[in-house]
Amino acid sequence: IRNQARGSPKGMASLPLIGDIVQFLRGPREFLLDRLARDGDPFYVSLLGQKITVVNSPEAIKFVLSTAHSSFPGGYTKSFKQLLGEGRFAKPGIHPYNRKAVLTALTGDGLLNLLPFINSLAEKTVKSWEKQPVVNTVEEVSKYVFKVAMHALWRDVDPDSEDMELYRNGMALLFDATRALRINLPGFYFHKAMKTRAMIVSRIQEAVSYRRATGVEVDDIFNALLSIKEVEYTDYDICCIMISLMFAGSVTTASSLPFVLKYLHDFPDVRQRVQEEQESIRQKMVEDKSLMWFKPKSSMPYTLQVINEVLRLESIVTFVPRQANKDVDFNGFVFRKGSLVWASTASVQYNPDYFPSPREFNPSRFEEKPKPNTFMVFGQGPHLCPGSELSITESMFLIHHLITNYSWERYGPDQGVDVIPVRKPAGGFLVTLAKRPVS
Ligand code: HEM
Repeated sequence: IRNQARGSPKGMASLPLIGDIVQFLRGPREFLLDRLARDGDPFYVSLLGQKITVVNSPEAIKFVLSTAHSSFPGGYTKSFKQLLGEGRFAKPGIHPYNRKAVLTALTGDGLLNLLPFINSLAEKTVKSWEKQPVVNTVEEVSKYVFKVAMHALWRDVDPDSEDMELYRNGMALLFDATRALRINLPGFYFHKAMKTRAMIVSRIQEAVSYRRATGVEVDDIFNALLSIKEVEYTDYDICCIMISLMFAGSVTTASSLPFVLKYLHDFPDVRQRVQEEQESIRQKMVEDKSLMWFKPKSSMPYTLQVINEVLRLESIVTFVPRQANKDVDFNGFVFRKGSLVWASTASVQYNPDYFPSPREFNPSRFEEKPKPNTFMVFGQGPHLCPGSELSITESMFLIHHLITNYSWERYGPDQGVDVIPVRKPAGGFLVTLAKRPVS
């Protein structure tokens, strides 16, 4: 009570060094939701000796990520930064330029330019599944999503090359190693990841040198970064930024899209409606290959509701980490300088005041627009995900080609969900495909 009176959040640091890590690793989302129910908002958690303030309301999250964002930079772990770009994408001063390069490529006309590639890759991808007796959707979707991201980022890498797989597996290893002991010595997993990182950096470095020396123009984000005149990027800056983009563009949708396929499998009535919607534009997709008519937010309204509901329910990015760079007052509550703050977006997406019966899968809830700042699966404020439209678009095109041509059945028992390092259907969500008669 004394803590509450002083405006401090509740929440006991359990064991001094280990803290809440064991419960956290069993499932970050459920852990945070349980603590919210137990301790109220905001609350503290203690992880490996670090005390973290977790905020859970739309107002507090908006304050941390948007209104007072300059007082809350960073917040990602040392391992995360060291492995995945050293925070150079979001570095103050250069962040707006980096962000503009990405937004130009991934929204508006930039996104339209990517559509023919995405469409044909989606078609080719699902066709290749037909030959497989059992499809590991998690693995296959990961390949698809990575190829799409690389087409936008670093177009020289041939989608069917060994290099593409090398980078994709490399990214998975780097992400996995963010939770390993940060010991860069032979024999440790972190060391293995750092060696992989060094290999990827040297490959990007070679490409930087080549592009700088030849002045070759490629219509990709890599080129857009090299063309920024206002900032003098070192080659190493570019390598770091490219790594963070290769990571951001792949891991997230590679997790959300297999879930969409799983929910469509588990809810036949929803699948039926998506199928009808996709059948209704089948002709248009075939006849108007320019795809200039496509708009991620309106061309497939029910499919969008399904994707949004999966993103809400799975809340792949459970929280967004930040760190206060000074004492910051929010309605009488003080975030102390240096303190770690997690904006728990999943708490809002599971709040029954904003999403009634939050644990139910109900895409139709998105017939109406969610209240402002309640649907934050892509974050909020100046770091709001610039890849959200690409993610939705690539999901839609894969769903289109799959659902208009095939039905799919789970192979073997439901294996539940993996929660670490990111939520995804466990066991790969294996399916068998059957060709559907053209209607
Ligand atoms: C389901 C898919 C995705 C989800 C849930 C997601 C989620 C997020 C979230 C929550 C953030 C905010 C992070 C923060 O504020 O610290 C973010 C940032 C970012 N995302 Fe995504 N993302 C997805 C897909 C993508 C894709 C496909 C790309 C690019 C190809 C991408 C690129 C980025 C980048 C570059 C940032 C950093 C933005 C900045 O700092 O200005 N994301 N994403």
